[in-house]
Amino acid sequence: MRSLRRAWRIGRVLLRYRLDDLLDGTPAERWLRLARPFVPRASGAIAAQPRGARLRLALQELGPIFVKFGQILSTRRDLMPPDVADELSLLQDRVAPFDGDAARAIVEHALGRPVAEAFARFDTEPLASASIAQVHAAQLHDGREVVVKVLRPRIASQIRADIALLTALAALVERTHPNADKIRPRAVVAEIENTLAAELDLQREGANASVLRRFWAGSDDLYVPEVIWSHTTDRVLTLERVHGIPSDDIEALDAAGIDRHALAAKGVRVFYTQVFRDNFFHADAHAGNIWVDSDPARRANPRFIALDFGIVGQLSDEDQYYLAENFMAIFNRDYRRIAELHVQAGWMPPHTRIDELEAAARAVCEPYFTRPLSEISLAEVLVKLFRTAQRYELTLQPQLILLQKTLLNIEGVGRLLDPKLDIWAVARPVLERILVERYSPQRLAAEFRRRLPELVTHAPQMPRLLHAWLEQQVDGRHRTQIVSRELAELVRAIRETQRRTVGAILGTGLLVVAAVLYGLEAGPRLGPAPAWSWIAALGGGWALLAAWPRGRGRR
Ligand SMILES: Nc1ncnc2c1ncn2[C@@H]1O[C@H](COP(=O)(O)OP(=O)(O)OP(=O)(O)O)[C@@H](O)[C@H]1O
Repeated sequence: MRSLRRAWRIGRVLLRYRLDDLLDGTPAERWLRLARPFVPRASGAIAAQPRGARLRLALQELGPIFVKFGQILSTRRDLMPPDVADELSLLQDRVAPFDGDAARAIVEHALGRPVAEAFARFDTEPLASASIAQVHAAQLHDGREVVVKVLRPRIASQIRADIALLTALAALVERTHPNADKIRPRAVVAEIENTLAAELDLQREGANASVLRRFWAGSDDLYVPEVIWSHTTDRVLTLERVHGIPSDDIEALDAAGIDRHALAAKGVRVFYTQVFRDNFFHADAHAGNIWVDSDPARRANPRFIALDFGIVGQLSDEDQYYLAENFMAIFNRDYRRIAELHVQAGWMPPHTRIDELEAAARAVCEPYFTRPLSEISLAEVLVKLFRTAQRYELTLQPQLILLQKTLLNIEGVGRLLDPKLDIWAVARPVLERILVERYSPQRLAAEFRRRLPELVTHAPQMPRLLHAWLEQQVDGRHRTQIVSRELAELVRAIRETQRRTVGAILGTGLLVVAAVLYGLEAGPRLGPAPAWSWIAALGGGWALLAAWPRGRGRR
């Protein structure tokens, strides 16, 4: 009953914002037309807005989970038309805070001790409040300032209910929408469910922060706050409190005298290092989650601070390698290589025609190169390339989509900080250096050394394993010989059966022909048989004799 009410509410909101237009031309249109008289329509001002803006407003009205849904959709530029994706990316995840006392109760329950025992101070008024969690400032008993991220009450069950509805809606769209195979609505909802599930587990977010912090320990480029594990569970995350300026607050950055030019180039470097050195990248890198350290001592050599570690990306070894090579091929405008790499990486089916894909890649990329390199967005080229490849059945792994989205964000932040930022000039040497280091003999030797203990552990078992393997091979060949003998027998038996069947049919047929000829020629008087009748009868007799079982066939 509750989900019916919720479905009705969603339907009403969608109709009110005239989003039923999006379903015009599909079978759903008929049903929506029936429901229209019962729903007040949007004001003229809203109706005049473009479809993307109407969708954004409707999602905002539907609440936090739909806002999250819209934000995730905005990153799927491979699925969304650009106008809709641009609008959805404006969705703000700021929602009314929940009661601070409720937050205290959740913290007490999660940590298993009173708030006063766990913290010297806990601010009931939240610092920030988003759709899934809200953040409170606090102080530990040792004097350290921290922030405590607390999951919203009942958020998990709300998400479950809304996801169930979205799944039902996706199934409907999949059945009715003409472009369902391209949009793959159910796969999109499944991806959203995964992302939300990851964000619902704060212990996991804490673990992500810890790993990232380890990779960037002592760095002048990126700082990651420390996780206070003694005050962290799956519903409560306690982090060292940091102070900084959001990277899109240009006025504040200028007022603090920060060298934006140096900062912008650092952003691009940090991204490539995360992806290709560490294979562990912060994948929710919008300006609100990337701050700039406001410490005055760091003005000339500013560094970023990362926040919000709910979503991180990792590529498989193969994807990482092929992606790096793909970037290099884009830098070199080597379209043949781009096409080959897409197929070798397994992103495209092996039967793809390389020359066709090469021509398509050239058609997509060449127009970009008429502009100065400093104006070109590498992320955009990548999006266009993947889109083109999708026409040839590209199956993009979610991790690659995440990467593409992160690159878009990073370039966006970089260009905001320094509109003249030449992304290619910064990115190319960084990537080259990382690749040289990654595949250098020293690195390969180090990798071998790392695996040495594993090899040494297994070494004593090697002779026995080798012996067992050889034995299996010999036994296998022996068994193969037996099997081949049996197969030969079977083939002989089939041939024999065929011979007898053909003989029997032919023999009987010829005897019938002989009898008919004899009947026709000799007539009712039954005189001597005509020559043709004799020939047919003899042939029939021979065929029957040939079909007679002989030798082993008689058994
Ligand atoms: N370590 C920290 N130190 C200081 N402030 C913090 C810290 N962590 C988070 N905050 C504040 O809390 C806000 C929300 O934090 P966070 O982004 O982790 O939460 P969220 O629920 O995932 O929000 P969103 O979905 O908007 O990204 C941040 O924008 C920042 O203002």
